[in-house]
Amino acid sequence: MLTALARYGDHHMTDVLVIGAGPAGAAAALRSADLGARTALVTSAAFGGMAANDGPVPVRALAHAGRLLRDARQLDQYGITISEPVLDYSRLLGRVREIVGDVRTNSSLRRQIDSLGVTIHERAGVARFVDPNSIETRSGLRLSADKIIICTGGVSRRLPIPGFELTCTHSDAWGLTSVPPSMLVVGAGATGMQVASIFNAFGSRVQLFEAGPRILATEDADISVAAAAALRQSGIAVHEAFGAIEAFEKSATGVRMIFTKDGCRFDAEASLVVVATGWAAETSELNVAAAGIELNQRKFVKVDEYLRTSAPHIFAAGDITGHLMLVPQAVQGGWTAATNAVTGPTMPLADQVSPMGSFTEPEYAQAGLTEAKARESHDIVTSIVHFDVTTRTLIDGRTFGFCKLITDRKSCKVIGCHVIGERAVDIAEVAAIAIAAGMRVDDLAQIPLAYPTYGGILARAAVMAAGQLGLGVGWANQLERQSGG
Ligand SMILES: Cc1cc2nc3c(=O)[nH]c(=O)nc-3n(C[C@H](O)[C@H](O)[C@H](O)COP(=O)(O)OP(=O)(O)OC[C@H]3O[C@@H](n4cnc5c(N)ncnc54)[C@H](O)[C@@H]3O)c2cc1C
Ligand SMILES: NC(=O)c1ccc[n+]([C@@H]2O[C@H](COP(=O)([O-])OP(=O)(O)OC[C@H]3O[C@@H](n4cnc5c(N)ncnc54)[C@H](O)[C@@H]3O)[C@@H](O)[C@H]2O)c1
Repeated sequence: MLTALARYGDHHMTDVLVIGAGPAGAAAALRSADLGARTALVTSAAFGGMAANDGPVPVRALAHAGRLLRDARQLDQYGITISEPVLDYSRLLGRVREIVGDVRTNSSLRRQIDSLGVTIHERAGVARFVDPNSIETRSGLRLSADKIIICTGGVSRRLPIPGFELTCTHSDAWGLTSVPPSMLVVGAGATGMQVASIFNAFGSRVQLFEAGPRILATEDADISVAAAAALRQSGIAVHEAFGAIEAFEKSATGVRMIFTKDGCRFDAEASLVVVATGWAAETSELNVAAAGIELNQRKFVKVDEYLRTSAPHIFAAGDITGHLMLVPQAVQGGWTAATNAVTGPTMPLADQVSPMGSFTEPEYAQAGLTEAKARESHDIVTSIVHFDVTTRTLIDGRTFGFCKLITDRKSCKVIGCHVIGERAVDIAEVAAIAIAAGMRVDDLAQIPLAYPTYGGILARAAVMAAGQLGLGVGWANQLERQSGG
């Protein structure tokens, strides 16, 4: 460290510099300071990153509004009469800002980071490497460190298509003054599905265009099929394998998308086009070449199992690495990278069950292997419980959906769970705990989960699987007869 201090003279020199204050960067700074390293955190925008300011927190606040509209329409079914709900989009955005502020104010991560004495340079402008140990931000701040951890996240992927500048991303939702009458959503992964579902609930006429053969391609195939059917049922026009986009152009009422399929030309038009065709690493501004950092084939920062880049003193974590792009994984990555940066590369990134899902309409979620993946390496049984026969869903009037449990025939362990419908994420998370614990399906079946609950649906799927495997589940057999859940 002394050598480095001498080398960098008067400008800010520290042990560890973390670039980017999203979940990965915040976790990295906290861990680094906790291990006793003098730590600085620099970020171009506000603390919390995309996660707190532009991604999960505000988008889920919009989704919650969509859910409230849906629930309001159900009131009549339960004998409650109100007039048709009307959305005031500007007021909703005010509420979203309030929520983002509340989440930020209550961030325990920020409090801990502050209490450990991390120097935070917030809204410092975009940082770029000027040499392997130094960065300079657009605001002119220059910082140097012995070790650097890159946590700069990603950006919505841009398509090299004429007229692309006429399109929007999910981030443009914050600048709208009203709900657009119509919308084309291009790309049906988690982001596209959220945008389509939310704005459909708000009253836009939505068309969803997916280049691949099915929407939600990383979900179990049965979930994709059920989700597409549900979206269509709710009024969204879903176009899978729609062809290739040729151009976007201005139209009288908004934007026209021109696309081709099988040699024929088609077009679709809406007041707004939202493109959600993937999340890419933003490395062009960082000038990674100046630090000797290589990118992988997908153009994300290349890291080894210790999250070390090709420059041994520089680590990376979160979306910038192209690993599973979710908040818990970003936090885990930041923590691991900082541990290795401070104590030496000894801790490989843990491979864990990663439950994931989305608060869309319908909600969907997964934990563990999809059926197709499981079949590649296991002899499996699948058990499916449909929501139109389970007690809690009947009570709540939410009878669309199913829970599919995948069990390894040899070990009788639960290895996958896929759910679509009300509280899908909550159900899959219980399954994730069972998978992480290496639990046998007959043991899962016999846990007396509360009745009538959504978690109980999982127990019922476990009873069914145990039956298929010829395993006794004692008292729990009654669950099958009692519409468990
Ligand atoms: C619409 C949407 C919804 C999502 N919903 C969920 C969800 O419900 N659950 C979930 O788990 N995940 C969700 N995700 C994914 C999740 O938000 C990301 O995986 C997570 O934010 C990644 O964290 P990160 O720290 O790597 O990057 P980010 O959160 O993107 O933070 C990166 C930070 O680096 C800063 N930065 C960038 N470049 C520079 C630079 N050159 N110099 C200085 N600072 C820089 C940025 O300003 C930002 O503060 C969602 C993503 C999207 C797009
Ligand atoms: N859990 C959540 O709620 C949530 C929400 C949003 C994003 N995320 C995470 O962020 C990451 C990025 O998600 P995403 O949805 O932005 O990207 P994605 O890569 O998951 O999905 C992009 C979709 O666009 C399609 N596509 C690609 N090129 C296309 C083209 N030219 N025309 C039409 N379709 C095209 C792809 O086939 C794919 O289905 C994911 O890892 C996801 O887990 C999570």
